[in-house]
This record gives sequence, C-alpha cells and structure tokens, in this order.
Amino acid sequence: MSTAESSTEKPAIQLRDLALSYGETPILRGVTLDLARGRTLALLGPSGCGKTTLLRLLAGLLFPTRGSVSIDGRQMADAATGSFVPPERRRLGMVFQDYALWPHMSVAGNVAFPLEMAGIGRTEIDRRVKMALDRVGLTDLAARIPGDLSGGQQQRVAIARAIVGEPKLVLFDEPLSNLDRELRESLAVDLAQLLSDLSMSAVYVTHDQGEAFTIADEVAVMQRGRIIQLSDPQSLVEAPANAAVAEFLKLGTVVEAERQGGDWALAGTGIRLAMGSEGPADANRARVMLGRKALRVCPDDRAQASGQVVRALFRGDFYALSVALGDGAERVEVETVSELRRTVGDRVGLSIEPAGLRWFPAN
Ligand SMILES: Nc1ncnc2c1ncn2[C@@H]1O[C@H](COP(=O)(O)OP(=O)(O)OP(=O)(O)O)[C@@H](O)[C@H]1O
Repeated sequence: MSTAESSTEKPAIQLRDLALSYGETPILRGVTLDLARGRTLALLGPSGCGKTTLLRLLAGLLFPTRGSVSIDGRQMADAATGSFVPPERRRLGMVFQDYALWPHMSVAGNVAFPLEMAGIGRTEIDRRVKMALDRVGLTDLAARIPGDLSGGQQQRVAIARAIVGEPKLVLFDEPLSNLDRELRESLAVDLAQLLSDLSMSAVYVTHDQGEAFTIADEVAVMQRGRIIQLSDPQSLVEAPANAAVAEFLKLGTVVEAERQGGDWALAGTGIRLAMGSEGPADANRARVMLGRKALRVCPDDRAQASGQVVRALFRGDFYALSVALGDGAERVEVETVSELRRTVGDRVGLSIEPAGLRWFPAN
C-alpha cells in the first residue's frame, strides 16, 4: 500500500477509553469510538451527559483522566504517557453558539481573523479568505458586516472562518441552540448540505434530535458520561439498542410487561401485548416499547385494549393522542394517532400490532 493510500484511511478521530473526572466525580466514563474522514458525528444527549466535555477533550481544552485522543491519525493526548498537543496545534476549526462573529468587522475581516492571529502574511491571507468564502458561496458578500446578513449567511461566515485554516476536524458547539425553531430547522438543512459538499470531518454537539438526524452521518447518544448507542440516524430509530435510547428519542412509550398464561401482557393488567412466541424467550418479565405504529385506534369489537384519551393534539392531518390504559397504580399512558377527531375524556379502543413492539430485558 502506498503512503498516500494509507494516509487516506486514517480516521478523523480515534478515542480510546476516554475518561474525565473532576476530583472524585466521573463526568466522562470511558468513551471509545472511531470516526471516518469526511463524516459528521453528532453528540446527542440530555443536559449534563458530557457532550461539551467530550468536545473540549477533542479541542485540547481539557486533559483526559484516562485514555487517549487521536485526530487524523495523530495522537493529541494520552493520559498513560502524559503526551498532549495544545489546542492551537491541533488544526481544528470551531463554530460556536450564535457563531460569535465580530459585529464591527466585514465578512472577509471575520474570516481573516484567525489567520492574522497566527501571523500569516497578507497575500496568503487574502488568497485563503477568498478560497474559503468561495467554498461557502459568500464571495459577493465579502465587504458586508454580519448585521446585514441573513441567519443562513451568518452561519456560512462562521463556517468559512472555521475552515480557513484548512482544519483536520471542525467542532460545532450547539451553534443553532439560541435561534427560533423555524430558523434552526432551515439552517440545519443548509448546514447538512454544506458539510456534505465540503467533505469535512466534523463533530456536532446538540441536545436536539431533529438537528442531529438532519446534520449527522452518525449519532452518538450519550447518557451519564457514556455513549449508549452509536449508529446512523435510521438505525437508531429502527433498532434502538436499549430502552434508555428508545425513551430518550421518544420513539414510543416503554412499559413493563409480564407473562400471563404463556402470553405477554402489560404488567398488572390483563391487556395482552403479544403471544409468547413473539416476546423474548426465557424470561417472565421484560420491558417493551409501544411505538406509535404499535397501537391503532379501532372499533370496540376489534379492540384488544381500551383506555381514556388524556391529551389530544390536532396535527393537521391527524390527532396525536395520549391514552391512559389500566387504572390505579398500574395506569400507563401510551401514545397513538387517530385520523378521526377525539377529545379528552373519550374512551377509545386500541388494537395492538406485535410487529410494532420492541422488546428489551427487564430492569
Ligand atoms: N469544572 C467543572 N467542575 C466540576 N464539574 C463540572 C465542571 N465542568 C462541567 N462539570 C459537570 O460535568 C457534567 C457534564 O457537563 P457537560 O457540559 O459536558 O454536559 P453537556 O452534556 O454538554 O450539557 P449541556 O447540554 O447542558 O451543555 C455536568 O454535570 C457539569 O455540571
């Protein structure tokens, strides 16, 4: 294999058992992953799960308590040997929340800024700025100031500034989180297109799953300092690795199930979910996710369960319903959809589609 060939195979990122603690408190608990070049990885998870900590370890703003970080085949930090490459020598681009553009500087001035800080000569700066603006389609707006640009154009300035130094990896720290939902959704689509056109390797921190699914090739779902699943967006939805992922992604309602007379039923109720052959073998209790397609509102004579509508939201061409099944301590709320209008307090019959259930081991 030639050197050129082998160098193209170096992963953009390699993390090995990466951990970080503050004193006795573990924050990141051993993350191992590879990201291939030109791919975008989203770090997705609830507040406090360690996304920013992982990003800061990649950026070189934190030193790991355990494990190692390599970027583009080069070791950047290794807790075992103490080796450490400082942030300014990691060849990274960063895009922050709200882009952090200088309001008084022109578009070209903003993009030139990191090169000026690095002491690069004027002619070279002009050449690189022109190239970066060209790549993001902003050449004609070089003399404008950020305040005179649309949200999408400002995003492009921030990206041009992040790529002007020809980084090996671009880190995005919740860049859209302070924007309103409509703008966020349209900018996420633009950004996904731009990242794919630029073939950049990127890591994107977000707590918004829609944004992660739009932008990323791979999504790492994090919980309490660990990656609980790393997959492409479609596999995450179709095959959540465990109940925690299914619950975090709100793919449906996860409920307790128990065997009753050989078949599976909603725990504590007589509501039959599946025949014994359709649930997990060798267990008497399990957890099961009732996805929206697992339950259908149907006429009473075909219903396998009935419940009371506790929430009904009109979504344009259907109603999203929350239905309470069972009663007392065993009452559970499940989500379903109905094409016919239903209101709070209505009793509805539900049919259960075993193919729409996803089984997980009991806790
Ligand atoms: N300097 C510090 N000392 C002690 N604990 C810290 C420090 N910095 C962060 N933490 C804790 O580490 C945990 C993970 O923080 P981190 O910022 O990585 O989470 P996050 O997933 O990015 O959350 P968010 O979405 O809210 O930004 C949090 O519980 C936080 O309080």
